[in-house]
Amino acid sequence: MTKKDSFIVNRLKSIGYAYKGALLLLKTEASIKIQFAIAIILTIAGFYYKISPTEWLIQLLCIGIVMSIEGVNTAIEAIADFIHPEHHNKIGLIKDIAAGAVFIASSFAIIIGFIIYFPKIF
Ligand SMILES: Nc1ncnc2c1ncn2[C@@H]1O[C@H](COP(=O)(O)OP(=O)(O)OP(=O)(O)O)[C@@H](O)[C@H]1O
Repeated sequence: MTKKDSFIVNRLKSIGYAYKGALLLLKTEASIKIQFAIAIILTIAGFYYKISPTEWLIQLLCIGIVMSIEGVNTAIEAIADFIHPEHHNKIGLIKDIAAGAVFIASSFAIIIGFIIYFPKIF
């Protein structure tokens, strides 16, 4: 096997691990399941209300950002629980900050959702 092949094989393996991680998130994390369900509803709404190509881009970006940050939040929670399973104020603070990041992304996504759909519905 050449060096180039081995690089490509390694990249493909990394994509495989990342795909496995994304599936694991969808199967095990309640928050991601809810966000995925909302993403499906918004996709149906997008077709139903015939949103513009720009609105599609912004909607997809919001879905991607919220679900990605939720995944990072889950990883941070898992690291925190692994390195310090007992109760600790610093662990609480770390988890609160990680959850805060999801809250910020979700809040802006909700505002964007209102801006896109409010004029179409009312
Ligand atoms: N080990 C700990 N020490 C101190 N506070 C903690 C600890 N574990 C959790 N907490 C507090 O409880 C909150 C919720 O923690 P938890 O790990 O249950 O997150 P969650 O958002 O409920 O998780 P999930 O994404 O699984 O629903 C944290 O934000 C933090 O304030």
